[in-house]
Amino acid sequence: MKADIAGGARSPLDVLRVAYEAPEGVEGRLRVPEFLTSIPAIGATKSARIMQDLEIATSKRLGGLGRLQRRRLREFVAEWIASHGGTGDRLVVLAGPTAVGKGTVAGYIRRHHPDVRLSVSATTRAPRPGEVEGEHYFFVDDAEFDRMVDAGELLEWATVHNAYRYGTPRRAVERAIAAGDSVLLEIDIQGARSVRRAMPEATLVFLLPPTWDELVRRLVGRGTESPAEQQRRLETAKVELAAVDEFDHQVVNHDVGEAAQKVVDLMRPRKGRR
Ligand SMILES: Nc1ncnc2c1ncn2[C@@H]1O[C@H](COP(=O)(O)OP(=O)(O)OP(=O)(O)O)[C@@H](O)[C@H]1O
Ligand SMILES: Nc1nc2c(ncn2[C@@H]2O[C@H](COP(=O)(O)O)[C@@H](O)[C@H]2O)c(=O)[nH]1
Repeated sequence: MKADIAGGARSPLDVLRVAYEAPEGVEGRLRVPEFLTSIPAIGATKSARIMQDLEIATSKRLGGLGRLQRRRLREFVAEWIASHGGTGDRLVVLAGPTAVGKGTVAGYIRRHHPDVRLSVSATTRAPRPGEVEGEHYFFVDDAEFDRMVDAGELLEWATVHNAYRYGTPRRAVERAIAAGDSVLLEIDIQGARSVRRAMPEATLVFLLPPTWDELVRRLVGRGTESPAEQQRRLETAKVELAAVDEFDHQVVNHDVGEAAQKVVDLMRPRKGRR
């Protein structure tokens, strides 16, 4: 969870200034990783990478940094704020293994947080009963999907579960961000990696099951896959769970409402509406 240090009322640069002026004060005693992860869109993974780049040990406190380290950290933070323009917490990717509850959590957010825009993906799979064109997916055939890929209309796309292709329409995401809205992408792990490459400022959230057995129970209990397909997905899930450290934040899906709230908390409020 983000500490209310830099992401709250005070800017990260203010926190640094106070810490450097008063090394014995609250800010000065703050460890650098805690400070970095308090900045919206910087999670534990990004923080570790940044500290490595800045050559600062993880045990260091803000007040205990040497002169050069202070300057490097300050310059980094100033650049981060300038270059990310605050979009990182407005583009949030929710990914995780099969049946962990991504769709359920995203659906909860759709119903309870109308200020968050959910990206509507294109897919080559057929609609399931109750699914609405343009609301759950844009259902397209292979030729149309090929056209979208060739025309560069997709921010990312992937063949999911070795079956159908799914992709995120680029324009809707870019427009929403430009309009100051928060956008949530509920996509698979390959897609999350592609978004990271295309938009490194995006915030990546990994949804975890409470336990492996619970994941199996959810997949089997959902009853939408054959036993053979369930087995195949569980093999993939083992590999996917190992990707958790690539993500900025991890949210355990014990309870749908609580997990949804944690995801929404990572997103910047839409102008004046939350
Ligand atoms: N917190 C929860 N507690 C109990 N059951 C849950 C919870 N979240 C989701 N489920 C159930 O787990 C099953 C899988 O959820 P869901 O279909 O949302 O997963 P998913 O991650 O979108 O899966 P996939 O990637 O395979 O499409 C569903 O039956 C859903 O009702
Ligand atoms: N890489 C992408 N993955 C996506 C996208 N939209 C959905 N998905 C993922 O596909 C699976 C299966 O979804 P389902 O609705 O057929 O059950 C699930 O893991 C989604 O997260 C996308 O645009 N890109």
